[in-house]
Amino acid sequence: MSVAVIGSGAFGTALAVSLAAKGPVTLWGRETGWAAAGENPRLPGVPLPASLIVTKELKDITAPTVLLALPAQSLGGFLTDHGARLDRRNLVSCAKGIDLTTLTGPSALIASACPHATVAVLTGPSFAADIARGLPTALTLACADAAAAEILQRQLSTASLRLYRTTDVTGAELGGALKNVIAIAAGAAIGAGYGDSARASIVTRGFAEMTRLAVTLGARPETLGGLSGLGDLVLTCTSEQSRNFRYGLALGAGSEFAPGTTVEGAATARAVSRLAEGLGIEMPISNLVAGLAQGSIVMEHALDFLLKRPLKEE
Ligand SMILES: NC(=O)C1=CN([C@@H]2O[C@H](COP(=O)(O)OP(=O)(O)OC[C@H]3O[C@@H](n4cnc5c(N)ncnc54)[C@H](O)[C@@H]3O)[C@@H](O)[C@H]2O)C=CC1
Ligand SMILES: O=C(CO)COP(=O)(O)O
Repeated sequence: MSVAVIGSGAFGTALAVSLAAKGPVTLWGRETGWAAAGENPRLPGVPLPASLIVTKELKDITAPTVLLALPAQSLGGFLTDHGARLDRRNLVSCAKGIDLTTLTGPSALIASACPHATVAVLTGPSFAADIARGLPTALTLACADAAAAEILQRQLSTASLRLYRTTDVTGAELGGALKNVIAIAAGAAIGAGYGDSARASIVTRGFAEMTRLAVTLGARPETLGGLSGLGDLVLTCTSEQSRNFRYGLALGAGSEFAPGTTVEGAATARAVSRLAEGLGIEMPISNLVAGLAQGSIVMEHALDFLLKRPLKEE
């Protein structure tokens, strides 16, 4: 069974390169001029294999399994325009965020635009550059249909990419979205010079609030403790390869951050704040990140925002 990837950014290209080792892969992007050079500038140093076809024509996307690797805030618009063309296939969401318009994850956007598709989520700790270079990586493949999950697990695993499967789509998807928000907070703590102990508190209390929201929305708590939650949280809060962490570093240090960089946690923090307010759930770190990202809270007041909260049981 052949595979296609929609979205020729760093992650879509990395997945396409990795899967092309097993057979032909078609990669769709809205700009493909770079392909003639044999390398995507978003993934420098990674040659495109011969079994990878790059196209900007959606009619070329005929594979029964399609990975959607667009940023979460772009996915809804893309599906409104093109969802009908993708229906009745296996559609695997690779985006890590919560849509600000609908306050839902990418899998719900896909299910709504493509009602006859089998919807799955591919998530977990993985930098695009690592996957593309064939470094060993373990991810979670989530699909509510257990039989389809097994088929997709086999289809999308490679010699270096080991997929675990689960039927908990909500838990897997929310873990990947929420960890980006906490990674911004962890980066801000380091950028402001608060130190590694402060970062460890943010990771731990951040994991608690991730779990609180996800379980309220129907996730299984053990999913949050797996690759898609804790695994990705640890990676993203400790590595400067992470754009969310680097954005946090810049916020904390009061320095410039490259405009146009995909930082999913900024919009997702705002979505989380709105969701949590509606559900009556406390999400202090996510609220702080939403405030910092919007400029309604300044870094000088960020510590007070967390430390002056009433003392409570852990
Ligand atoms: N880069 C990484 O290491 C990883 C990224 N992800 C997730 O993958 C998703 C995509 O991230 P990246 O590929 O890294 O971002 P990127 O910034 O490298 O690329 C985004 C791509 O999406 C395209 N795009 C944006 N809006 C579009 C639209 N409306 N229609 C068509 N194309 C559009 C851009 O042209 C660009 O090619 C994000 O949700 C991210 O969290 C997940 C795991 C690892
Ligand atoms: O999701 C990722 C790693 O698993 C990539 O993180 P960033 O989007 O912060 O770069």
